[in-house]
Amino acid sequence: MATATHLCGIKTPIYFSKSNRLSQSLCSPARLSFESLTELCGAIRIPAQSRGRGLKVVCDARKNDVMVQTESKIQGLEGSTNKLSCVMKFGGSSVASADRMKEVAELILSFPEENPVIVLSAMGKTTNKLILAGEKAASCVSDASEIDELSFVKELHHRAVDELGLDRSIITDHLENLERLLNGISALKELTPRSRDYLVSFGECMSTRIFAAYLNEIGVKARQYDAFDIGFITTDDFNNADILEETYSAVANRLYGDWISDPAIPIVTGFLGKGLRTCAVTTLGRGGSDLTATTIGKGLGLREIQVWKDVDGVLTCDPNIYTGAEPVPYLTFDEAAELAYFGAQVLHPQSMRPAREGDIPVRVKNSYNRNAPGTLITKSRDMSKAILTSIVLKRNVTMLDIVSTRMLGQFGFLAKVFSTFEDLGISVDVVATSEVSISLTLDPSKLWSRELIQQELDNVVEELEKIAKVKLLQHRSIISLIGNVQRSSLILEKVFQVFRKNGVNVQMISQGASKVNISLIVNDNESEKCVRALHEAFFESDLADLVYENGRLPNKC
Ligand SMILES: Nc1ncnc2c1ncn2[C@@H]1O[C@H](COP(=O)(O)OP(=O)(O)O)[C@@H](O)[C@H]1O
Ligand SMILES: N[C@@H](CC(=O)OP(=O)(O)O)C(=O)O
Repeated sequence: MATATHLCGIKTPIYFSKSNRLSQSLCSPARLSFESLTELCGAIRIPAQSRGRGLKVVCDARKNDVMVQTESKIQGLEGSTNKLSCVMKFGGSSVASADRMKEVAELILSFPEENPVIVLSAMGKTTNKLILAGEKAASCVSDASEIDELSFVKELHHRAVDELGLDRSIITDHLENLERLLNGISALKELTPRSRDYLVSFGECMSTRIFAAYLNEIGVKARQYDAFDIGFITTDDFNNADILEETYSAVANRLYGDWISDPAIPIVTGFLGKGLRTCAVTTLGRGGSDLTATTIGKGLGLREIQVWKDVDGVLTCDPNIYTGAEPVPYLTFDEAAELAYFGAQVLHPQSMRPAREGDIPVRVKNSYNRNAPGTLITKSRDMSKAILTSIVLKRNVTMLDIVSTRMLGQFGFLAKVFSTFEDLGISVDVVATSEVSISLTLDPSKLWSRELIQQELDNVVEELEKIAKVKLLQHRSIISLIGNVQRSSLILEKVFQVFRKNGVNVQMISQGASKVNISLIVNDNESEKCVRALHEAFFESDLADLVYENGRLPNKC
């Protein structure tokens, strides 16, 4: 036993089969012959009935422990019927470097009982760098090789490949095509939404190739997939495409088909799809890999969807605004969706939809602190004692006060206002109405470019001024209180106490029909102060005892 533990070093499975020879190293999962096993690890007691069959040995140096499983337990990887069990999505922060990729590989292998589908985002800040590179190419740069962001992306990926001991050829074609694309953009001096999607897709295409190659290198069979090649069919809304229904069965057929004929851990690009009509690469909106993960979870009917981030789960507020933010142990799909929609960067706004439809639990975990329990998101939870779950801030929001100048009646007036937004393709976030007036906030999050927002605003005002007086109020923030709206009196009583104490006036208030959200509009320059004060009042005072009555999540993954 000591021999095997010593040889393996970390908790990681080693696969044995009758015929394979001893592989290069025992520091990682390896396939060994039965003879080699007995020779090397003489101290391991191998069950007599296992002799001559495939064996899997899991060694845990920290526990000085070895576990032997026979072939029937490892059918999934040894060519038979074990089902894919869960999806594990790792965001850019989790795979930002070679070291991080090694840790993620170790993390995946520390769940030897799982047969996961892995979804990866681009390494670190690659997506931002690629967008900047595209914008530079479309402006003044004449030769892509002069673009710093391209050099950064090349350097980052080459370093990762070198440090993981892989061959640079696995990403050579992609880096060459990327440079060619940037030169094309530079020649045209135009970066369209379609070319931007193709441009950023290089990030996920490279991170997944590197990670799959690394797993194969350490003896864990993995297979890389580009989502746009395996059935992720989307609308043709470049930069913010929606997944279409046919995706679920197409992806399930492809991943299960391959798994059954030749089992290997699937490593899938997050964020990407293929437009139904154009057949061009599309993206699912910033942070869209979460949606890739939940789509796979629903399509394959998996047991659980895990999204691994750099925080201990969904927190009581954005930790960049208040460092005292605490993990939220349980959420419902509705709460999580509302929280994401109203600006919590931690989850993609559409990502809860497939999970809710498939009723598949989503666990938000920290890849830097894997023992933290994280947040478990399910269809329902005990709300009887819940008050407030999380505070979300959406900054730089535009608010419109629209007062009817014609006697259209409330129905006609509202219909006209909303048809204007529909015609212009603009989403509305928060709404409050009276007989002849309406106040609402516009949702800028779908747009990647600031100029477009101004142009669209001008169009909105021009259209609405045909039927109403319009006041455009910019630099506002929406503070969304996600919680139990059944207890809104208690929540609002506290909110107004806090606001009065801080001299802040609420400019609009709306209680969402979802029953989990109250939204308040304040000036941008007062909003962070409000979030901190509200956090203190709800989570760090006597009320906190009530807020936390639901208890903590047990430390279990
Ligand atoms: N309520 C919140 N809970 C947790 N994280 C939040 C919240 N609001 C904002 N964040 C930010 O979201 C980040 C995680 O989301 P994201 O960067 O998309 O993760 P990843 O790239 O790993 O998928 C955190 O680092 C944190 O700064
Ligand atoms: N790389 C894409 C998609 C994504 O989901 O990233 P992350 O998981 O790092 O938020 C983005 O930056 O938007």
